[in-house]
Amino acid sequence: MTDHQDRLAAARKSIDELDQSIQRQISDRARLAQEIAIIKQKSGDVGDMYRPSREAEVLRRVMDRNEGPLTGETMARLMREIMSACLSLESPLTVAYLGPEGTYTQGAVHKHFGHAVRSRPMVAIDEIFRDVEAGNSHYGVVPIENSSEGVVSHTLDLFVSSPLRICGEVTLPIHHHLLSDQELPDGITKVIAHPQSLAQCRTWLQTRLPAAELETASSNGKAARLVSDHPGQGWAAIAGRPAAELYKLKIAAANIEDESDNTTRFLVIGRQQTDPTGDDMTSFVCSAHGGDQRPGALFELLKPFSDAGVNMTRIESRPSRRGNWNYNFYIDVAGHADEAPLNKVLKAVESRSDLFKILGSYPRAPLG
Ligand SMILES: O=C(O)C(=O)C[C@]1(C(=O)O)C=C[C@@H](O)C=C1
Repeated sequence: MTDHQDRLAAARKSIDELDQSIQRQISDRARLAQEIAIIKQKSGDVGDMYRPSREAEVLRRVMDRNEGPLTGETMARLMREIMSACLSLESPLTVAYLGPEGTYTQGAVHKHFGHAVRSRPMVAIDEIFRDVEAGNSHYGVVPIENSSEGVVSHTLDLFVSSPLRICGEVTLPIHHHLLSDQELPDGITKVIAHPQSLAQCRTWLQTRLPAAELETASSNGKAARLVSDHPGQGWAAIAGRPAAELYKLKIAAANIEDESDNTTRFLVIGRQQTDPTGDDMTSFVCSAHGGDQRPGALFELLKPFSDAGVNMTRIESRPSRRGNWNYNFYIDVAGHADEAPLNKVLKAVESRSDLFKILGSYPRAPLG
């Protein structure tokens, strides 16, 4: 054997030994998760084996102590899958998302929960709410805002009347590809996609395919399925890589989004109230006493935040449907609603509001 072959064989032997030890330790970890499940059952704590706050803490710790050469994010993703597999031993989770398979929302499900969950595709966002409310799925994942297109207002409206709470957030960098049965974009006559995706690729489409007909679909997964069902017609869909693999389409043009840091934020909805983790967000909806046309009404409503120095990261207004020119404000703030100073600030806002509802306190997305 040459020196090169000796060194290769020795390094592989060391890897084999490490793999064996990693595998043994993962099995030990899984046994501990089973033990935790029994402890939860014995204490009558069976409602939810899934603990978003504990998972966020575990993932943050993995990233904090990471010393390379793998990135903290990569390490956390590996741990994400290990935890997902451990949880599936405790109680397999079912998560509803905006289908069909291959949508970005399914990508968000896997990023947040790992691949050991059962994901249930729904045809519309309100069906996701209904599926979780009816108890068919434990959790749901819904898109809430995109960095270039803004808020998904339909999702916001559904929160007002739903008993569900927000128990997590997921951010997903969105890369749009032009998927077709042909290798190149030349000669594409029709592009099908969700309206938000068409909007996010507007400049690319105008420049590269100015003559193509643009058709909307209820999801990018559905658009990809349509294109796959009609080969040889010069049709293309805008969707992500998983949809290309699932529907056996070619990437005729990659990364066609106008903004390269295009990101979508999704919310995890369920019945669970999550514990504080030290890095949390709270979302709530409110409306000003006596309507918001009163001069200074919005300022008065939000003054307790600036008085307490609490950071507001988002405010959206939506027609309240309680008469013309009356608005609900959807607000995200840093902190947990059970902890100071936010608990006091929220009480002060509630006393100034006609409508006030906390939609949930949840760990800030642990994975970037
Ligand atoms: O700590 C728990 O409560 C567990 O059930 C264990 C565990 C894990 O694998 O670390 C599994 C699932 C929960 O969502 C959180 C953590």
